[in-house]
Amino acid sequence: MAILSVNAGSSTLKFSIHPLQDGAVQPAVMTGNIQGLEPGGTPDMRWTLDGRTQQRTLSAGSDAFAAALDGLRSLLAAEAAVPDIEAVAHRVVHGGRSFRSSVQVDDEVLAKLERLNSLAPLHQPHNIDGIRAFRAAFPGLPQIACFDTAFHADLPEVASRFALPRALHDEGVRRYGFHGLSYQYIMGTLLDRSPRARGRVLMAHLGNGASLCAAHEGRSQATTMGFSALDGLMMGTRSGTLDAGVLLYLMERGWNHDRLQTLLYKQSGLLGVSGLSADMRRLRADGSDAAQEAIALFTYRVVREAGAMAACLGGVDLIAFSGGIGEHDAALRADVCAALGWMGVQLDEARNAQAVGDDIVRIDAEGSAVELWVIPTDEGRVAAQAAAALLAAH
Ligand SMILES: Nc1ncnc2c1ncn2[C@@H]1O[C@H](COP(=O)(O)OP(=O)(O)O)[C@@H](O)[C@H]1O
Ligand SMILES: CC(=O)OP(=O)(O)O
Ligand SMILES: [Mg+2]
Repeated sequence: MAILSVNAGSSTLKFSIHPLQDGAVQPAVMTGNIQGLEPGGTPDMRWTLDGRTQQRTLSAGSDAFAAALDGLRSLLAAEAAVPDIEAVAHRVVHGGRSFRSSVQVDDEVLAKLERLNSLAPLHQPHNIDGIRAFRAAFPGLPQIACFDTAFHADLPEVASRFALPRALHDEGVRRYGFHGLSYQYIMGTLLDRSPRARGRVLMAHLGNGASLCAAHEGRSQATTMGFSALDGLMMGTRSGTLDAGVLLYLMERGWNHDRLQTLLYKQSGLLGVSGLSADMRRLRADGSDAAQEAIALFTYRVVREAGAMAACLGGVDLIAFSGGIGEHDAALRADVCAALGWMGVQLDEARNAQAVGDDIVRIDAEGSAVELWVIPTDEGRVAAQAAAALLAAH
């Protein structure tokens, strides 16, 4: 038996299949993604099984998502190496106040999740569409929602409160934090490898969305994302932390909600500053001043927030880099580590250059006061683990 993990985004659906052995979730036997799910798009499915990557273009019809699910269903049926699926684990970005841990989805749960759509407009509606579609396509299989917010559910009160009137906090306007499936994976991986992982740990998830998490004794103590996935670091297309006065200024000039939402979620970050691309690889390859400026700002914001996280922890014993940029971009890691030299960080340049996202690599130089790791994250595996634990408990 196995668990199918799903991460449904705006235009892509990532999936992985994790066998269960004596109740324990194993690394994925198959990983894949389907791109081109935006309205009018042509779904394109790529998957890797037994080290071999294959591709299939799916006939779109009117509903790209339905076509994608059909494609996935026939793929699972056709591939003899794929074990039977027992449940589907969905990454859901926002659990709000209602969900502090994973939950089996029914109509009532779906309704509660839908009410959180506006808190994560780039993610939540697609996560929910994904659950609905899988419920219809795989009737009878338990669908389990696994939350990005769950890892931060026990954030200290002071770290979760905004300096706003109490009534708003009580209504749920507070810091939730995200990328929790990734942080849980990174934390678990570190705890298996380093005694320091129990200490003061700074984790950096730097992908399209980016955030930092400060943990102590394996638990989240502070994180840069907040009420929504807009706060904190600069991202591919999101601004990160922004003086709220800018919003008041734009509203005074007539900007409405939808225009502001598009600005903050889709037109800012690396894309907005470079005027070129949200993709770090493209910016690295491009020599223009604007691209350099975007990368410099991204780096600066990581360094600045890392300082804040270090202060919250009272020092740092270990730093872990993850996410597409954190795993692959050795230059970014080198620049961040150089700027954090004041806290005793010393990078081993050669080992840093060797870390390109395929393996767990330790990259600190001998004598560094801080351990440095690159950990390729696996959100799908954590979701599968959460789903397996929930099934076992029932
Ligand atoms: N070799 C690389 N060098 C620099 N950046 C990279 C490299 N590979 C991937 N990235 C960057 O990682 C980012 C995507 O991160 P990822 O975690 O895969 O995204 P998502 O949040 O969609 O899962 C993009 O900015 C991409 O350019
Ligand atoms: C929460 C979030 O930003 O997720 P992603 O990195 O997948 O965009
Ligand atoms: Mg991501």
